[in-house]
Amino acid sequence: MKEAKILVVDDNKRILSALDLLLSNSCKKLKCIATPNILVSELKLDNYDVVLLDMNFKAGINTGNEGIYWLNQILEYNSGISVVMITAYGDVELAVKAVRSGAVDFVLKPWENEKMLATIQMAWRLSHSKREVKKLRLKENELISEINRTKNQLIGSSSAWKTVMDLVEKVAITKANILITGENGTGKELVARELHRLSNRGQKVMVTVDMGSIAETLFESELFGHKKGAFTDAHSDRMGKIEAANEGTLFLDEIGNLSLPMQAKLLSVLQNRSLTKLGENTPIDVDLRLICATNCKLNEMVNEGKFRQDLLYRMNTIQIELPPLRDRKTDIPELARYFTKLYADKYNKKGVSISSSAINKLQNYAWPGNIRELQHAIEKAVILSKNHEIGSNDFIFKINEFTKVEAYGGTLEDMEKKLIVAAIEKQIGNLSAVASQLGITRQTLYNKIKRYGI
Ligand SMILES: Nc1ncnc2c1ncn2[C@@H]1O[C@H](COP(=O)(O)OP(=O)(O)OP(=O)(O)O)[C@@H](O)[C@H]1O
Repeated sequence: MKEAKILVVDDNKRILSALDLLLSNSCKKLKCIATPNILVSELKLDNYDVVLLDMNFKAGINTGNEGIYWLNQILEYNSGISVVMITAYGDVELAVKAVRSGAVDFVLKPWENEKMLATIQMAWRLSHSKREVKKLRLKENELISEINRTKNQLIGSSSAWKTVMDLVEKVAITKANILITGENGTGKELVARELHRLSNRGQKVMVTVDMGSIAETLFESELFGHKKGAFTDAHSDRMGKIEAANEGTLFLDEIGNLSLPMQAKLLSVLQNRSLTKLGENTPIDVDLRLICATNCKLNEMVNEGKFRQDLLYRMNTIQIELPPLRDRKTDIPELARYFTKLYADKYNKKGVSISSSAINKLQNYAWPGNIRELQHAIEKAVILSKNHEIGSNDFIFKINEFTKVEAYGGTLEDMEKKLIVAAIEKQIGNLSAVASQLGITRQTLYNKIKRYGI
């Protein structure tokens, strides 16, 4: 309470001096005024936390209505101020009316000093927490608009890409849950961000959870949150990602990695629109828009008993299939120029451009790692380039059966497996280098190694 700024408004001089005596040494600022007419102008001069307000000002009129009138004036000016009413009459009805109108408490005259101090202390704490909450809300809004400010650059004008973007625009504003499918690096996360940005939740947060990078043992607490003491390492309460996405969008990337028990829990959240934290019994309501992404064939996983069909139905009201880069080769020139400029700016190599022969070479490569692989290849070329123009020799591709798609007759999965094996051999088992070469994250690489039994 040493930090509190308190304003006392009472037309009884004896009351003012008694409160002055009681409070002046226990708070940061104390101001006593004898008329409420200057109340609001006084509030404008400082950030008061607590106002002690008499309920009756006019001699002879003690209906308390004048006190309630001034209470409303204070709250209209700043609803974060805690108002404690002082009344000489033990009129509970009147006090209740004041509390219903927004006062935090009331004190009857004559008061006990201990009780008065305890009431003011509580009122100060309340106003302090209201301010903190307001500050955090403003900060949250600021952070969200900062995240949303950078409109994602979704490059592409091929007909395959336009079909995707038309669908994105159509479904973004609906409440439908969406499943985005496509190979690694085709832009699933970027499309999810665009769906969120264009939705009516765009001003709220989109929380992303990469199911491929969370250890199985941490899934539950990561998604659902936990109460302190729920398990050995739960040293404090934790909000789960699902709750954090409340009123916004929850993006579950690599959803194919969700274990069956977790699938059951997620399904229950979607059906009941509520979740229960680990170590708690009471469910919390949540209002979510769910977007999931995967490069797995979920239908096959359903047939194999690895994925729940009822969850799949809930998730894929709308499915958006992203084309691999080799099916939208006409977008490569635009993407290549975009990434060249991006990295030329980033690495302070202004003016570096990419030649048409280089672009031609890029268009003849199969890009198993899709846009991410193209992006990394150009980043590397920009960093290493000695000239103002990146030429075709700045890109070295091993044209073999794995990369030259036209020459390969196997399934996509066979091709992916062989590519991974070839990359592991080339990088002599250095998995970070393998992930970087293939344009995927290390976690995705681990998942694939496990899946293909390499
Ligand atoms: N249309 C596009 N225009 C510009 N950049 C793109 C486009 N699509 C994807 N990218 C870039 O390619 C990279 C990979 O995209 P993203 O992470 O969205 O792919 P993903 O399909 O989610 O990959 P993964 O399956 O590995 O998680 C990102 O750096 C992204 O910015």
